[in-house]
Amino acid sequence: MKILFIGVGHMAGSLIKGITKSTSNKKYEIYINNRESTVAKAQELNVKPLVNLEDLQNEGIEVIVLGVRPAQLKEIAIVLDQFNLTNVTIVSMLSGISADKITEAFGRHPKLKIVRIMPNINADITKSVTGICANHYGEKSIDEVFDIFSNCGSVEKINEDIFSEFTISGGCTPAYILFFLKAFVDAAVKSGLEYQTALRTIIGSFEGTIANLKKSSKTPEAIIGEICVPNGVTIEGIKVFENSNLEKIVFEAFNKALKKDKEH
Ligand SMILES: NC(=O)C1=CN([C@@H]2O[C@H](COP(=O)(O)OP(=O)(O)OC[C@H]3O[C@@H](n4cnc5c(N)ncnc54)[C@H](O)[C@@H]3O)[C@@H](O)[C@H]2O)C=CC1
Ligand SMILES: O=C(O)[C@@H]1CCC=N1
Repeated sequence: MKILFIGVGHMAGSLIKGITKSTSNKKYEIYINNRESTVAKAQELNVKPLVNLEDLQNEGIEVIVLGVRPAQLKEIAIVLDQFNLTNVTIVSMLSGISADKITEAFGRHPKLKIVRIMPNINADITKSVTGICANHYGEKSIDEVFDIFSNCGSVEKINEDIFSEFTISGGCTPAYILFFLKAFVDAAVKSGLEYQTALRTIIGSFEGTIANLKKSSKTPEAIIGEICVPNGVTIEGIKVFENSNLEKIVFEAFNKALKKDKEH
């Protein structure tokens, strides 16, 4: 299957690395087109450059993955709309852009097959959690697109009406988790720990805790209770989180991002 990625920045680059890492059977032939440095990026990722989009038909591209930012959808759609896309599936990773809006941008293709995905930046190490949904015409293609992105981690079929909620939970949380992790590293360094020691220790703590939670049947609250020894030290920090209403802050952050996604 021939797949063309248009717009190869952080996210598409991560997905391509995940796919090429996992599919040793060469099931997919991957092409890329980027606004700049298409050939150099293709070499770096070990895929094929498609410098002129006019060649997409001659090359027999079956799936086009849009990896540009949402603001660039219109300029890409105008270019692609010139070609016959009847047998092509358009896959969009653009946050906040509904399948209907994508169809609208491609004015000449009212029956465009559209599959939306929402991956995260961990795709290159095959640890993305990717949401997927399709419009009516894209329903027949959803399973093949599901298979492509299964090479980057787990994939979940999600109704489009809750795609924004999935976006914040799966797409944005890596940044929020790292923000939290960094705050701990900064606190440890300010208290006197050497930076590399602090980073290694806190990453190790995150890794171990997540692995423990995944294999255990206990809830996060139950494990917190086991760590907080009565009259011990951990509870003092928990009290600060509770008194500062950390849960409310997280809720607000989630909903602010959600609102922005729904506003597109
Ligand atoms: N960064 C992330 O963690 C995630 C991003 N996404 C989505 O992925 C998309 C891309 O995000 P990033 O990779 O972070 O952005 P980015 O800015 O790193 O990459 C965008 C790429 O598109 C290229 N580009 C722009 N206009 C173009 C055009 N007309 N033709 C060809 N290439 C063009 C740019 O040169 C750049 O390499 C966004 O729509 C975003 O919503 C989705 C999930 C997670
Ligand atoms: O910040 C963004 O808009 C993208 C979507 C999900 C993660 N990054």
